[in-house]
Amino acid sequence: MFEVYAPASIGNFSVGFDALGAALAPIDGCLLGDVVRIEAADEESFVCSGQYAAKLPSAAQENLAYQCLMHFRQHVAPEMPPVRLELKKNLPIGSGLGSSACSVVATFAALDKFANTQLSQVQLIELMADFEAIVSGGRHYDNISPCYLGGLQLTGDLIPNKSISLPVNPDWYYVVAFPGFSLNTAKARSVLPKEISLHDSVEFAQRLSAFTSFLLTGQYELALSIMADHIAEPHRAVLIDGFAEAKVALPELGAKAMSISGAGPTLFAVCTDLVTAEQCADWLAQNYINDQGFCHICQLDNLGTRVLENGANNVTA
Ligand SMILES: Nc1ncnc2c1ncn2[C@@H]1O[C@H](COP(=O)(O)OP(=O)(O)O)[C@@H](O)[C@H]1O
Ligand SMILES: N[C@@H](CCOP(=O)(O)O)C(=O)O
Repeated sequence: MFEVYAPASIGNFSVGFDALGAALAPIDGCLLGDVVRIEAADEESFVCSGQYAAKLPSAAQENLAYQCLMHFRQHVAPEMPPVRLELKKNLPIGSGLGSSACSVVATFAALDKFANTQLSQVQLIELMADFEAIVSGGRHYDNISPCYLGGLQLTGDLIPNKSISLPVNPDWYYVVAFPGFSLNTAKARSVLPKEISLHDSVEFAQRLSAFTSFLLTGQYELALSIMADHIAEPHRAVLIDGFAEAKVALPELGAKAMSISGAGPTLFAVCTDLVTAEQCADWLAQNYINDQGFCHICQLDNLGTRVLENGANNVTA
């Protein structure tokens, strides 16, 4: 028996719609993500437990983790002995924290290890993206890749091995606040324009390439100074109660950048010192989240998906 943990992630990371994502590690040491427990069994079975299990369809067939198990058994490792697979659903659904990616990544990583299939990075990421695409209304890797590999990942089909790891200033903090209500990713994708103008395409390319160049050359302040999302944020902001107020308040408190995490409704702020991060977290706790919500001050999770050595007792949202 072993357990695999997959971390929450910030899709888009403001400047990289569908192409840039970051894995999250709360600085208080808790684990923010899904866990898959797998063991050999006499008969195959699937269990979904955890804080958010009840928010998922009760039929196993509608659970992404079960669908991944069925696919793996039929198409990847037909000889694998029966397993008991348990998804501990610790991330809220429709949160903008890469919840569906988390379940898919943890499940395929656990199955690959259990069956010793040794799929390559590209094979695994493609397989994971296939299943993320089933529910999110589009094929994108910006949750899958950071969730699997950790860190900040520039990711997509054009990129060899699907992903390039980018450096960030280790002193940056990411404040993430899930307000306690959900926003379906497919719905939040449906409000986006199907085409963007030549001007906007050029500006998007410039911003993302400059941002990555600044990171790669250690010019972190310049990277932060151009962190903005003119592609998705303007269209999604109206779907998120409290976004407009946070967009004004967090920069006033000293956040260097602020945007929607993934498709929302989680918001994130980038801060360059802990005191400012704490002030932003306090503001979000008082003004943005309800009693179902939560707020974490994070840094990057550079480990990505991994086997848990000592159980998963400290997993929390
Ligand atoms: N294990 C799973 N984890 C998350 N979502 C799942 C899972 N299995 C099925 N789903 C369904 O996939 C959809 C995920 O919604 P989405 O808005 O894409 O979530 P997120 O943005 O948090 O990944 C929901 O309709 C949910 O019921
Ligand atoms: N690039 C995607 C990211 C969706 O992230 P999620 O956490 O909301 O699933 C998008 O912006 O649609």
